[in-house]
Amino acid sequence: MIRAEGLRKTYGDFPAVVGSDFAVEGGEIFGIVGPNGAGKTTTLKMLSGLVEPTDGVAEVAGYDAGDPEMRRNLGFLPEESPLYEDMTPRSYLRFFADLYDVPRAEATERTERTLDRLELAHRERRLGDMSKGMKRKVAIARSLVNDPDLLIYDEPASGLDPLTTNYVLEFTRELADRGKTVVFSAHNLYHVESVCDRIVIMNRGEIIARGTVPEIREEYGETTYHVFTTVPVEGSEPDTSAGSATVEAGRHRSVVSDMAAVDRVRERAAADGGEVVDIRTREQSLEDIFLDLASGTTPEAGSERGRQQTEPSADGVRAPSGGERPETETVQATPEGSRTERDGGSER
Ligand SMILES: Nc1ncnc2c1ncn2[C@@H]1O[C@H](COP(=O)(O)OP(=O)(O)OP(=O)(O)O)[C@@H](O)[C@H]1O
Repeated sequence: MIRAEGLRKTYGDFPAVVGSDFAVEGGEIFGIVGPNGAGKTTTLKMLSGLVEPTDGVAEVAGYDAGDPEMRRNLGFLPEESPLYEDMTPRSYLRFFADLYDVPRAEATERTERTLDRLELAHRERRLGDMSKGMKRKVAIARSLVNDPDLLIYDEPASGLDPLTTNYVLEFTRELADRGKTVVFSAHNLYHVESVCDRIVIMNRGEIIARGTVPEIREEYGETTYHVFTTVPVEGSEPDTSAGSATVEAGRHRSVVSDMAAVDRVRERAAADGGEVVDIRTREQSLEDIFLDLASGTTPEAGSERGRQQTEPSADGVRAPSGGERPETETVQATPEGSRTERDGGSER
């Protein structure tokens, strides 16, 4: 559906997008993620034909981005969507349907159906008197008046409360399920993770990672094993959660990067008369991977050449990191057996 090759935009001397290559398949939800100023909006505008690329190719459904034929089949949602404050949702959407020459009956039917799906109440209220969430829903409905195959949404959930955000994201998923192609930008990785089929992460105008969320996790994320022992072993530190209602006091934690190192911790603990009482697998959250990539701490991030593990000591034991980071999955392997838990981000 979309092909971007060597897509580049400079404003004066400033390189906003330095040469992007990606493709988006029909029916896919494709996320462009990055910090402020990464080049997301510029990329979306180039795909929509609103900004002329300095160089490279932006092709949509076989047309050059910006070709009138392509624009007829596009719904664009800008990051800020000022609406005509004195209009009502109905009159506003009818106005845009007329601009697209959608027959009146068809426009009314489509508009009402979309507003039903978006659960927009107060359809005769002045837009100027509506909440931000309601206005965003109307803007989304506007992007659909011409029933386009391609939707390009710039930060669709920006500034919305969690409930409305979920609503908008679910709606986006629904659109893709109905065969539409959706490209959207976001800051919040949780949104991207829950909705997108594939993502690219941009920083300073450059794509620094790409793939499905599991692929990005696999390539750039780091898995560590937290081994809890009854005696200290070299490199371990007292378990700060020990002594709580659920965790016995006096435990020590070693953080290692592979199972061989786990075995070494086990052997050392046994040599000192102790034992391993708990092992937890911790995967970096997408948010952390993103922060590492964006801040350049993930080696070779800028060139998409993959990651390099934080260097463990010779025996694979690392000092536990000071701050606990949220994680996505915890596998507990106690001496009695093992179990896998989804814990939504905190250690148990
Ligand atoms: N019309 C313009 N003239 C000059 N510089 C611009 C223009 N539009 C964008 N830029 C610059 O290009 C860079 C990328 O901007 P862009 O809006 O694409 O980033 P973004 O990732 O969408 O950021 P945000 O998340 O803050 O919306 C920024 O440094 C921005 O200041």
